[in-house]
Amino acid sequence: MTSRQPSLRASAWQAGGFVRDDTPTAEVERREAVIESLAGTVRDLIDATIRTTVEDDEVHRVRDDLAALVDRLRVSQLPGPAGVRYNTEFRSWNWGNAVVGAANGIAPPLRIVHDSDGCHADVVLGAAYEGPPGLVHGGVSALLLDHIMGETASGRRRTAFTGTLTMRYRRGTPLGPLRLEGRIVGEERRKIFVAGSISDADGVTVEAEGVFIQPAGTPTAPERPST
Ligand SMILES: CCCCCCCC(=O)SCCNC(=O)CCNC(=O)[C@H](O)C(C)(C)COP(=O)(O)OP(=O)(O)OC[C@H]1O[C@@H](n2cnc3c(N)ncnc32)[C@H](O)[C@@H]1OP(=O)(O)O
Repeated sequence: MTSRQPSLRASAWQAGGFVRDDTPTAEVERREAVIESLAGTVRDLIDATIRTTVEDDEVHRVRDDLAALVDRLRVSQLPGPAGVRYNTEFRSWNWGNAVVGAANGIAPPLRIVHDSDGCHADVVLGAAYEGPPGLVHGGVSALLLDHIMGETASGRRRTAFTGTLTMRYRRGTPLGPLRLEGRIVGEERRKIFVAGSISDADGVTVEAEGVFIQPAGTPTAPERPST
Protein backbone atom coordinates (compact mmCIF):
# COMPACT_ATOMS: atom_id res chain seq x y z
CA MET A 1 0.00 0.00 0.00
CA THR A 2 1.39 3.44 -0.85
CA SER A 3 1.43 6.07 1.90
CA ARG A 4 0.63 9.70 1.24
CA GLN A 5 2.06 12.69 3.00
CA PRO A 6 -0.57 14.63 4.96
CA SER A 7 -1.19 17.89 3.16
CA LEU A 8 -2.99 19.61 6.05
CA ARG A 9 -1.34 22.93 6.72
CA ALA A 10 -2.88 25.86 8.53
CA SER A 11 -2.96 29.06 6.52
CA ALA A 12 -1.71 32.27 8.00
CA TRP A 13 -4.70 33.61 9.83
CA GLN A 14 -6.73 32.58 12.83
CA ALA A 15 -10.03 33.81 14.24
CA GLY A 16 -10.79 33.27 17.92
CA GLY A 17 -8.73 30.08 18.09
CA PHE A 18 -10.51 28.62 15.07
CA VAL A 19 -7.90 28.14 12.36
CA ARG A 20 -8.68 28.67 8.73
CA ASP A 21 -7.10 25.84 6.74
CA ASP A 22 -7.58 25.79 2.99
CA THR A 23 -7.29 22.03 2.63
CA PRO A 24 -10.06 20.95 0.21
CA THR A 25 -12.92 18.97 1.76
CA ALA A 26 -12.11 15.81 -0.22
CA GLU A 27 -8.58 15.82 1.19
CA VAL A 28 -9.86 16.51 4.72
CA GLU A 29 -12.18 13.52 4.45
CA ARG A 30 -9.48 11.25 3.03
CA ARG A 31 -7.12 12.09 5.88
CA GLU A 32 -9.92 11.92 8.45
CA ALA A 33 -10.68 8.33 7.44
CA VAL A 34 -6.98 7.43 7.75
CA ILE A 35 -6.52 9.00 11.19
CA GLU A 36 -9.89 7.70 12.42
CA SER A 37 -8.81 4.13 11.67
CA LEU A 38 -5.68 4.66 13.80
CA ALA A 39 -7.71 6.17 16.66
CA GLY A 40 -10.08 3.19 16.55
CA THR A 41 -7.16 0.84 17.11
CA VAL A 42 -5.88 3.07 19.93
CA ARG A 43 -9.33 2.79 21.52
CA ASP A 44 -9.10 -1.01 21.27
CA LEU A 45 -5.65 -0.78 22.83
CA ILE A 46 -7.00 1.18 25.81
CA ASP A 47 -9.75 -1.39 26.36
CA ALA A 48 -7.31 -4.29 25.94
CA THR A 49 -4.87 -2.67 28.39
CA ILE A 50 -7.55 -2.24 31.04
CA ARG A 51 -8.80 -5.80 30.69
CA THR A 52 -5.63 -7.78 29.95
CA THR A 53 -4.57 -10.61 32.25
CA VAL A 54 -1.49 -11.73 30.27
CA GLU A 55 1.78 -12.47 32.09
CA ASP A 56 4.07 -9.64 33.26
CA ASP A 57 6.80 -10.44 30.69
CA GLU A 58 4.28 -10.16 27.87
CA VAL A 59 3.05 -6.82 29.26
CA HIS A 60 6.66 -5.55 29.18
CA ARG A 61 7.16 -6.73 25.58
CA VAL A 62 3.95 -5.04 24.45
CA ARG A 63 5.00 -1.83 26.26
CA ASP A 64 8.31 -1.80 24.38
CA ASP A 65 6.61 -2.43 21.03
CA LEU A 66 4.18 0.41 21.71
CA ALA A 67 7.00 2.79 22.69
CA ALA A 68 8.56 2.12 19.27
CA LEU A 69 5.25 2.90 17.55
CA VAL A 70 4.93 6.17 19.49
CA ASP A 71 8.40 7.16 18.27
CA ARG A 72 7.25 6.58 14.66
CA LEU A 73 4.25 8.90 15.11
CA ARG A 74 6.44 11.53 16.80
CA VAL A 75 8.54 11.86 13.62
CA SER A 76 6.07 14.51 12.39
CA GLN A 77 3.76 16.29 14.83
CA LEU A 78 1.70 19.46 15.15
CA PRO A 79 3.38 21.93 17.52
CA GLY A 80 0.39 21.87 19.93
CA PRO A 81 -3.21 20.63 20.18
CA ALA A 82 -5.19 20.03 16.99
CA GLY A 83 -7.67 22.91 17.52
CA VAL A 84 -10.69 23.51 15.31
CA ARG A 85 -10.08 24.06 11.61
CA TYR A 86 -12.37 25.10 8.82
CA ASN A 87 -12.03 25.62 5.09
CA THR A 88 -13.65 27.86 2.50
CA GLU A 89 -16.30 25.19 1.86
CA PHE A 90 -17.45 25.57 5.53
CA ARG A 91 -16.19 22.07 6.35
CA SER A 92 -14.84 22.13 9.88
CA TRP A 93 -12.87 19.47 11.73
CA ASN A 94 -11.70 19.12 15.32
CA TRP A 95 -9.82 15.83 15.32
CA GLY A 96 -8.40 16.23 18.82
CA ASN A 97 -11.72 16.99 20.53
CA ALA A 98 -12.23 14.99 23.74
CA VAL A 99 -15.76 13.94 22.75
CA VAL A 100 -15.99 13.87 18.96
CA GLY A 101 -12.36 13.98 17.80
CA ALA A 102 -11.69 11.56 14.93
CA ALA A 103 -8.02 11.29 15.95
CA ASN A 104 -8.67 11.04 19.68
CA GLY A 105 -8.55 7.51 21.09
CA ILE A 106 -10.08 8.65 24.39
CA ALA A 107 -13.15 10.14 22.65
CA PRO A 108 -15.93 7.48 22.47
CA PRO A 109 -16.36 9.15 19.82
CA LEU A 110 -19.83 10.67 19.86
CA ARG A 111 -21.54 10.82 16.45
CA ILE A 112 -23.94 13.70 16.86
CA VAL A 113 -27.07 13.95 14.73
CA HIS A 114 -28.73 17.36 14.40
CA ASP A 115 -32.50 17.11 14.04
CA SER A 116 -35.41 19.54 14.13
CA ASP A 117 -35.62 19.45 17.97
CA GLY A 118 -31.92 19.57 18.78
CA CYS A 119 -29.31 16.84 18.79
CA HIS A 120 -29.00 13.20 19.72
CA ALA A 121 -26.27 10.57 19.70
CA ASP A 122 -26.16 6.84 20.29
CA VAL A 123 -22.98 5.58 21.87
CA VAL A 124 -21.63 2.42 23.49
CA LEU A 125 -19.37 3.13 26.48
CA GLY A 126 -16.92 0.42 27.54
CA ALA A 127 -14.44 -0.20 30.34
CA ALA A 128 -12.48 3.02 29.69
CA TYR A 129 -15.41 5.13 30.93
CA GLU A 130 -16.04 3.35 34.21
CA GLY A 131 -16.47 5.15 37.54
CA PRO A 132 -18.41 3.10 40.07
CA PRO A 133 -18.22 -0.63 39.21
CA GLY A 134 -20.02 -1.28 35.93
CA LEU A 135 -21.26 2.31 35.76
CA VAL A 136 -20.26 5.38 33.75
CA HIS A 137 -18.03 7.86 35.62
CA GLY A 138 -20.08 10.92 36.58
CA GLY A 139 -17.51 13.23 35.03
CA VAL A 140 -17.73 11.34 31.74
CA SER A 141 -21.51 11.81 31.77
CA ALA A 142 -20.98 15.54 32.29
CA LEU A 143 -18.34 15.64 29.55
CA LEU A 144 -20.59 14.02 26.97
CA LEU A 145 -23.64 16.07 27.95
CA ASP A 146 -21.62 19.29 27.91
CA HIS A 147 -20.59 18.62 24.34
CA ILE A 148 -23.92 17.51 22.91
CA MET A 149 -25.70 20.39 24.67
CA GLY A 150 -23.08 22.82 23.33
CA GLU A 151 -23.67 21.50 19.81
CA THR A 152 -27.41 21.85 20.39
CA ALA A 153 -26.97 25.49 21.42
CA SER A 154 -24.62 26.14 18.52
CA GLY A 155 -26.97 24.50 16.02
CA ARG A 156 -24.26 24.47 13.33
CA ARG A 157 -24.81 28.20 12.77
CA ARG A 158 -23.07 29.91 15.69
CA THR A 159 -20.58 29.09 18.43
CA ALA A 160 -21.82 28.89 22.00
CA PHE A 161 -19.69 28.06 25.03
CA THR A 162 -20.80 26.49 28.27
CA GLY A 163 -21.51 29.12 30.91
CA THR A 164 -23.21 26.98 33.54
CA LEU A 165 -23.97 23.26 33.50
CA THR A 166 -26.11 21.57 36.17
CA MET A 167 -26.37 17.80 36.43
CA ARG A 168 -28.90 15.59 38.19
CA TYR A 169 -27.77 11.97 38.46
CA ARG A 170 -31.06 10.10 38.87
CA ARG A 171 -29.53 6.63 39.00
CA GLY A 172 -26.34 4.91 37.94
CA THR A 173 -25.69 4.92 34.21
CA PRO A 174 -24.64 1.40 33.13
CA LEU A 175 -21.74 0.93 30.73
CA GLY A 176 -23.06 -0.24 27.35
CA PRO A 177 -25.44 1.30 24.82
CA LEU A 178 -26.76 4.77 25.70
CA ARG A 179 -28.62 7.63 24.05
CA LEU A 180 -27.76 11.28 24.64
CA GLU A 181 -30.11 14.11 23.77
CA GLY A 182 -30.06 17.90 23.84
CA ARG A 183 -32.74 20.45 23.02
CA ILE A 184 -33.06 24.21 23.27
CA VAL A 185 -35.63 25.28 25.85
CA GLY A 186 -35.15 29.03 25.69
CA GLU A 187 -33.08 31.91 24.32
CA GLU A 188 -32.42 35.36 25.77
CA ARG A 189 -30.10 37.64 23.84
CA ARG A 190 -26.77 35.71 23.66
CA LYS A 191 -27.85 33.10 26.24
CA ILE A 192 -29.18 29.76 25.03
CA PHE A 193 -30.86 27.49 27.59
CA VAL A 194 -30.49 23.79 26.84
CA ALA A 195 -31.86 20.62 28.45
CA GLY A 196 -29.99 17.34 28.06
CA SER A 197 -30.28 13.74 29.11
CA ILE A 198 -28.62 10.35 29.04
CA SER A 199 -30.85 7.27 28.80
CA ASP A 200 -30.38 3.53 28.82
CA ALA A 201 -32.97 0.96 27.74
CA ASP A 202 -34.93 1.59 30.97
CA GLY A 203 -35.12 5.38 30.65
CA VAL A 204 -33.32 8.50 31.79
CA THR A 205 -30.29 8.12 34.08
CA VAL A 206 -28.91 11.68 34.01
CA GLU A 207 -30.60 15.02 33.34
CA ALA A 208 -28.81 18.30 32.75
CA GLU A 209 -29.62 21.96 32.33
CA GLY A 210 -27.18 24.37 30.79
CA VAL A 211 -26.75 28.02 29.95
CA PHE A 212 -24.63 28.42 26.82
CA ILE A 213 -23.34 31.82 25.78
CA GLN A 214 -22.64 33.06 22.29
CA PRO A 215 -19.54 35.24 22.73
CA ALA A 216 -20.08 38.91 21.92
CA GLY A 217 -19.32 39.84 18.32
CA THR A 218 -19.41 36.30 16.92
CA PRO A 219 -21.59 35.70 13.85
CA THR A 220 -24.87 33.79 13.53
CA ALA A 221 -25.46 32.15 10.15
CA PRO A 222 -28.95 31.39 8.76
CA GLU A 223 -30.41 28.07 9.98
CA ARG A 224 -29.23 25.06 8.00
CA PRO A 225 -31.56 22.23 7.07
CA SER A 226 -31.40 19.37 9.59
CA THR A 227 -29.56 16.15 8.71
C1 LIG B 1 -19.71 23.84 18.02
C2 LIG B 1 -19.01 23.12 19.10
C3 LIG B 1 -19.77 23.05 20.40
C4 LIG B 1 -18.99 22.37 21.48
C5 LIG B 1 -19.35 22.87 22.84
C6 LIG B 1 -18.53 22.25 23.91
C7 LIG B 1 -18.89 22.94 25.19
C8 LIG B 1 -17.64 23.39 25.90
O1 LIG B 1 -16.97 22.60 26.48
S1 LIG B 1 -17.25 25.05 25.87
C9 LIG B 1 -15.83 25.10 26.99
C10 LIG B 1 -16.23 25.40 28.43
N1 LIG B 1 -16.70 26.76 28.54
C11 LIG B 1 -15.82 27.80 28.57
O2 LIG B 1 -14.61 27.63 28.54
C12 LIG B 1 -16.44 29.17 28.64
C13 LIG B 1 -15.53 30.12 29.42
N2 LIG B 1 -16.25 31.40 29.62
C14 LIG B 1 -16.25 32.32 28.64
O3 LIG B 1 -15.60 32.20 27.59
C15 LIG B 1 -17.10 33.54 28.87
O4 LIG B 1 -17.30 33.70 30.25
C16 LIG B 1 -18.50 33.39 28.18
C17 LIG B 1 -18.31 33.31 26.65
C18 LIG B 1 -19.26 32.16 28.68
C19 LIG B 1 -19.34 34.63 28.51
O5 LIG B 1 -18.55 35.74 28.20
P1 LIG B 1 -19.19 37.12 27.70
O6 LIG B 1 -19.68 37.00 26.28
O7 LIG B 1 -18.20 38.18 27.99
O8 LIG B 1 -20.44 37.22 28.66
P2 LIG B 1 -21.11 38.53 29.26
O9 LIG B 1 -21.16 39.61 28.20
O10 LIG B 1 -20.47 38.84 30.57
O11 LIG B 1 -22.58 37.99 29.57
C20 LIG B 1 -23.53 37.73 28.54
C21 LIG B 1 -24.75 37.15 29.24
O12 LIG B 1 -24.40 35.81 29.66
C22 LIG B 1 -24.54 35.70 31.10
N3 LIG B 1 -23.43 34.89 31.57
C23 LIG B 1 -22.12 35.14 31.47
N4 LIG B 1 -21.40 34.13 31.98
C24 LIG B 1 -22.30 33.20 32.40
C25 LIG B 1 -22.15 31.95 33.03
N5 LIG B 1 -20.94 31.42 33.28
N6 LIG B 1 -23.26 31.27 33.33
C26 LIG B 1 -24.49 31.76 33.05
N7 LIG B 1 -24.69 32.96 32.47
C27 LIG B 1 -23.59 33.68 32.16
C28 LIG B 1 -24.45 37.12 31.62
O13 LIG B 1 -25.12 37.23 32.86
C29 LIG B 1 -25.13 37.89 30.52
O14 LIG B 1 -26.51 37.73 30.66
P3 LIG B 1 -27.55 38.94 30.28
O15 LIG B 1 -27.55 39.01 28.77
O16 LIG B 1 -28.83 38.49 30.86
O17 LIG B 1 -26.98 40.17 30.92
